[in-house]
Amino acid sequence: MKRTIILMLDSFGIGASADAAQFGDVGADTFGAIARMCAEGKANDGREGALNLPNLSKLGLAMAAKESTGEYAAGFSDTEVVGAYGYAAELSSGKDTPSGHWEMAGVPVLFDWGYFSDKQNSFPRELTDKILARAGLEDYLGNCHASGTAILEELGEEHMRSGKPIFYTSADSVFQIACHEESFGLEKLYRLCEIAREELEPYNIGRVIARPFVGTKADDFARTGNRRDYAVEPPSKTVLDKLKAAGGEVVSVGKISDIYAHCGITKKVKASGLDQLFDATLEQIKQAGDNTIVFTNFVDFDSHYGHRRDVAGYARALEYFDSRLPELLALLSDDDLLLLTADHGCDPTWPGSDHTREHVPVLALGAGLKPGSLGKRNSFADIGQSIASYFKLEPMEYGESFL
Ligand SMILES: O=P(O)(O)O[C@H]1O[C@H](CO)[C@@H](O)[C@H]1O
Ligand SMILES: [Mn+2]
Ligand SMILES: [Mn+2]
Repeated sequence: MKRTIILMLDSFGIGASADAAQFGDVGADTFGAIARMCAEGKANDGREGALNLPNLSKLGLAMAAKESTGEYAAGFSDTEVVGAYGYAAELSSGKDTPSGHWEMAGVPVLFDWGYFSDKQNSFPRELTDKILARAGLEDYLGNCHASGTAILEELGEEHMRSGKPIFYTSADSVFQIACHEESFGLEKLYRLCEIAREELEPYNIGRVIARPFVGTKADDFARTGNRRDYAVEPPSKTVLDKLKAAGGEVVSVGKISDIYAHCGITKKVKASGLDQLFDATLEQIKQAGDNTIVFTNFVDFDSHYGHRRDVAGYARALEYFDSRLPELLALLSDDDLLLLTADHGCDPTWPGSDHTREHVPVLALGAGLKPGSLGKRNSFADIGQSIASYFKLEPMEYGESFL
């Protein structure tokens, strides 16, 4: 039986890539920085001491990170591994979520996305006028680069009083809309996002993101699991499309389906929070038959901890994830292929709140792979190419298989 399980640890980079200077990210290292802060006793909120990831280490994480940066992350050393491990550089022009995911599935983004690069007054009047007119709204708040939680503290109450949606962006190619789930309404927010998606067509923006939240005042607003991403479609067929076309199953757990604009997906499983995402992944593996990909995005690493620059939170989440890996490994047979990777970095010690341009881990187990190094992979697309080869699909245009 052939099944591929992809665990996408959103934002879990393992060291700045050679082109990091173009992004202002020389020296960024999501895993390394977390390990260092833990080893220094500076990440003891809800956990203690050195970063403890025995199961990820067994899959080759510590070794992959050492190959990426030239040194072991603090608290990690030579480990006996059971899997094949390596690190991959990104070919795509951006360090955003769709680029990382699509490239991993064999389709790097070689064109430039559009960006709203002005930190204030970020959006053209012409654009927002059209969106507001179609939605029957008079005005909006925001119009700037912002951290999604900071902007709720600043403008959430005014939004609730006035009914004006909050529009904001970041260094990514995104147009984000935050609205209160009850006072504004979830369906109304989704409809507003659909309108924005259409009006943004000429701007070449990768994603519109609905950011619903709940709460009553600045200090208790919380974003909910009803986030929705409206991505444009990948520029060509990914390995997911190819497996689907060949009659296979592609199961999306969490926001995977949104990120691929629902292309190449045969089943969508909704879940939010690390624990539920992990539970849902286990459940889908149990149900998965031959010729199936089970693909989960663990978004909390990125949205709850990386962007929030919460080192202890990120460490806690990694340790939790690691502690549950044995349950997942117990469900796999030797023929299955397990892949664990990331889509970009988001070093929680880095200035600002944006992603960081980094190598990502490529940890692979099963399908006849021998334990040991896969070395440097020149594109995340090596994963997609390996999946194509595993399922005996037509080769992808990019990437080199490590199978
Ligand atoms: O600060 P929040 O709202 O989490 O937004 C972050 O999440 C977006 C999608 O990954 C990024 O573009 C960044 O802006
Ligand atoms: Mn991401
Ligand atoms: Mn992000």
